[in-house]
This record gives sequence, structure tokens and C-alpha cells, in this order.
Amino acid sequence: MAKNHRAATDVNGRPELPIVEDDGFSAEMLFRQGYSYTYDDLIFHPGFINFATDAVDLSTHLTRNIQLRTPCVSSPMDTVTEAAMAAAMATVGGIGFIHYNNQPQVQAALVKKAKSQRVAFMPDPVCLRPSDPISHIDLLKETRGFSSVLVTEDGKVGSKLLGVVTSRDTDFVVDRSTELCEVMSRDIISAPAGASLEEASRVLIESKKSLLPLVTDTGELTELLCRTDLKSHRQNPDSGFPSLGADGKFLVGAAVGTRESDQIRLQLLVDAGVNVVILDSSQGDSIYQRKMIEYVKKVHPELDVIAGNVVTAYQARNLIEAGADALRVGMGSGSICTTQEVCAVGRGQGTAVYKTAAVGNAMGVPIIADGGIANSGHVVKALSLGASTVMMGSFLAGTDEAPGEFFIQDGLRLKKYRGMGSLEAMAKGSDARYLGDKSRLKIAQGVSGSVAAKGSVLRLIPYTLHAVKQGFQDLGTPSISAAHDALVAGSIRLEVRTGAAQKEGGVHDLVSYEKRRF
Ligand SMILES: NC(=O)C1=CN([C@@H]2O[C@H](COP(=O)(O)OP(=O)(O)OC[C@H]3O[C@@H](n4cnc5c(N)ncnc54)[C@H](O)[C@@H]3O)[C@@H](O)[C@H]2O)C=CC1
Ligand SMILES: O=c1[nH]c(=O)c2[nH+]cn([C@@H]3O[C@H](COP(=O)(O)O)[C@@H](O)[C@H]3O)c2[nH]1
Ligand SMILES: [K+]
Repeated sequence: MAKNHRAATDVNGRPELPIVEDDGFSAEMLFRQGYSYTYDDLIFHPGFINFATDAVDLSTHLTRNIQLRTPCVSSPMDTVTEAAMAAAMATVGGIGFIHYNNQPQVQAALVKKAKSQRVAFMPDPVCLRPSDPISHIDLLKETRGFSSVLVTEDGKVGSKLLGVVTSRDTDFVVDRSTELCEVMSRDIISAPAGASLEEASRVLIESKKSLLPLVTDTGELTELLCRTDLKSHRQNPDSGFPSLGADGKFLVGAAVGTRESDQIRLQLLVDAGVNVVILDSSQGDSIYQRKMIEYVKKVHPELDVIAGNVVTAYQARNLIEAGADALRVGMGSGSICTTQEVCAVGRGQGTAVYKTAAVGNAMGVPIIADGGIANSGHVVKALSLGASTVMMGSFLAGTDEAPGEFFIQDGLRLKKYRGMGSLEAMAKGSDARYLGDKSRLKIAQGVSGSVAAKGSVLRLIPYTLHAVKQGFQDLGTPSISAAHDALVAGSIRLEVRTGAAQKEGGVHDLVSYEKRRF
């Protein structure tokens, strides 16, 4: 019999709307199937748009007591976060965590430096002494790529500024042992210490010089503003309000371990003004973390403690019970991690975030989705699966603000990036954590490699956030908290992508193409 294709009509003769069966899965249903899913396995269904991209509010909680305007944080790794990164992350409304693969005094000094660093200004320009030879500048040119230096009384920032040497002063001097005091310009245009970026920029531009030192009333050098830095800063998008603490300085976090010696480190960090600490372990559900949380809460009750890493609901509950103010989530998901291969434990990051966030959010403890963030879509997925912030390593490694120098390999500009459990990182400093005792065996749980140069965090993060806002608009959720509510209500719908669907979702069937993110 032929099928009747005529639609049923309502009383007004209009086609009746069909009943749409539930399409896709709620997270609650999807994550109950026994699989460990990562971000790329999952895809969200678009929702209904009734707001503009710019109306999306990405403000969030880092911990129970700390709010951020931007849900991005930098990982406590020695190739990711030192002072420049922490200052840049706070500038864009996020926060950076200073690593602890160093002496406690060094880490505390980095916290102090990050808190008072100013955008575009250089707090620690290379200085030389008047008696140093020109050959020292030649060496700097070779190793660091610059040929202008400030000459101060004792060759350090903080001492009296005596002169400026640029290539114009040294280009044609044949005898490279000539002392800098013989060639330096003593006629220096400077700005007063603490001058705002606006004031200092005006002086620099009018001076037509390449460097503007900032000096105290008595002539001591405090900071430097370089023409090239100012130029690139002006190309960055507006950063908005920075993350500031009650002291009016940048919010800065730091990592500590769970050994007794970390109690001294913690005190130095607190003295340096640290705003929040992370207990940094690959498997955080341990007696060591419980004891450390208890210790921090007893000695520094005002300091928020982030515990982790965890990936299961049980681990999350245990650390919350112990007093954690936020949980860092992810085991083996990081780009440099080999933990799942080496230890057979961990979880797909999508499942880990969802399962821990279900516990954390119900108890008012925010989740930091740590590791595996490679693009803005991963940020949208992490936040929509219940995380309040994302922690990034490789995404931020290779930026101007990441520690280390750029190098060229096969025509590409690269920076080093390595796991904190790599043999190389352990050899540098984590030996103490990792059985410093030389008679014990060392097993790597990470690798050491390199990533491509990415420009400034002050450009990368604003562009990424804009893409994230577009994702939230497509989902139909105007804020992180709205996404969390929709997740619990089951109105965020999602599915698992097959291998072919993942392939289809990427660029395919082109002979060649260039992928530029912005
Ligand atoms: N997120 C991830 O998937 C992973 C991260 N990592 C990173 O590598 C670095 C090192 O991680 P972990 O090896 O977990 O460092 P860890 O310092 O927490 O642990 C190292 C070893 O010391 C032991 N330990 C810790 N506190 C102790 C105490 N008070 N007394 C006696 N033993 C104690 C631990 O149980 C472990 O065997 C961290 O930066 C971490 O973030 C490493 C592997 C995986
Ligand atoms: O198994 C590991 N071995 C390591 O050596 C290691 N170092 C860092 N991490 C973790 O990886 C996160 C950064 O990951 P992404 O580069 O993917 O952002 C970081 O935030 C850490 O959680 C490690 N994991
Ligand atoms: K991995």
C-alpha cells in the first residue's frame, strides 16, 4: 500500500508539529556507560541562541573564596610559569601558579616579582658595570639577541644608572676590550620610577630612543620600557580588569609538595604574599595531602588550598572532606604525561572532569580541569562538563612569557616544554620529591620536548576567550554557571563521536591548507 505523505493538521489546518523524541544524551546518562571519554570523543548539541557572544559571562570561581574574570590558569611547571607568566595570566583576568622545581627562596622571590610586575615594563633588564668590556655586549648579542644595555654602578637593577650603550656606540669600536664607561651615552632620557604606562610611553615616544629607563629621585634604576615591547603591547587586544588581591597587587598562586620540608617553603610563599597554593601530586588522594591540607588550614587559615590531582568521585569526596578549597583534576591527560602508560592509572579527561565536578559542584568546591587542553573547543568542553577553570601547560608553553629562550630547529621557532616528572625536570630539582636519595630508582612519568612559538599570552588568551564565548553562545548557555545548571538539568545534550565523526569534524580532503587560529 502506498505511504501517505500528507502531514496531520491541527484545527486551523496547519501541519501539526511532530513530537521530537529525546535527542542525544544527558551527561548523566552518557557517562554511565563504562567508557573513559576524553574531550575529542565528545561533541555537544547546539542549543538555542538568545544572547550575543559579548554577553557571555566567563567569570568563575578558582577556589571556594577566589573569583576570576577569566577561567584560565597556568600550570606550575618549570617551562610554563615563572614571574612573567604569572603576571600575564593575572593581567588577562586569570592566574598563574609558580612551579616549585627550585629552592624555596627562589620560588618566593618569583611570587614577589610576579605580584608587582607591570605590563610592558621590564623589571629585570640586563645591566653591566662601567668597567665591563664591549665584548660582554657581543656575548649578549650572540646568546640573547640584544645589543643595548644599561650601565649601572654595580651592574644590577636597583643601583645608580650611569649610562646607556646601544649598537650605535659600539659598532665601529675595533678594540672589544674597551670599557663601557668610554663609549656609553651619559645623557640619558628617563622617567620617574613608578610612572604609569601612559606617562612612560609618552616620554619614550617623544624621546625617539629605543630604551626608557625608570629611575628613582636619587637615580637608581627600577624598571625599563623598551620601544619594541611597547609596540607589540599596543597590538594586543584590551586585557580588561586584571586579577588583583586584597593587597592591590596581582593574584599569584604557587605549588608546594607534601613533605615536611614544604612547611618552610609554604611560610616563605606566604611571606611573599602568595594568594593560593596547590598541593602538587599526580595522585592526590593520599595521607600526605590530607596531612598537608590540615597543616595549611591550621597555620594559615586564610589561605585557600587546591588539592589533587584526582580523577574519580571518591578521590574528590575524600579531598573535599579533608578541607580542599578546589580540586585539580586530571591524571595522564597532559600532553607530556606518560603516567597512564607507566602506572596504568588515570582517566579520560572528559569523564574525569564530569565525575569529579558532580561531587565538587554539589559541595561548593570548584574543579580545575588540568591537562589535555589543545584548543578553545576543549576549554568549552571542560567548562560545560562542570569545571570552573582550565589549567594549561602546553597551550601556554612557547609563549613570550613562558620561561626559557626561543631556539630555531628545522626552520621553526621553538621553546622547550617538559613534564615535571620527566627525567630532565627531576634532575633539575624534583629529585628531593622523587627520592633524591641516589640509591633509589628513578622512573620517568613524563617527557621533555619543545613547542612552537605562540606570541604573547596577552594576545593568545583574549582570542581564545572570544572563541570560548562563541562556543557558549552556540550551546545556548550565557555563563559558566548556566552551563553547570544545564548540565545537571540534563538540558545540555551530548554524544560520543565515532572515529570517522572525529575525522569529519576536523579539516579533511584538502591537498594543502594553512591553519591559523586568529
Ligand atoms: N597530572 C598528572 O597526570 C601527573 C602530574 N605529574 C606532575 O609531576 C610532578 C610530580 O608528581 P608526583 O610524583 O605525584 O609528586 P609527589 O611529590 O607528590 O610524589 C612523589 C613521591 O613521593 C611520595 N610522597 C609525597 N609526600 C610524601 C611524604 N610526606 N612522605 C613520604 N612520601 C611522600 C609520593 O607518594 C610519591 O611516591 C608534579 O608536578 C605533578 O603535577 C606527574 C605525573 C602525572
Ligand atoms: O604524567 C605527567 N607527567 C609529567 O611529567 C607531568 N608534568 C606535568 N604534568 C601534568 O600535565 C599538565 C599539563 O598538561 P598539558 O600540557 O596537556 O596542558 C600539568 O598541569 C600536570 O598536571 C604531568 N603529567
Ligand atoms: K598523555
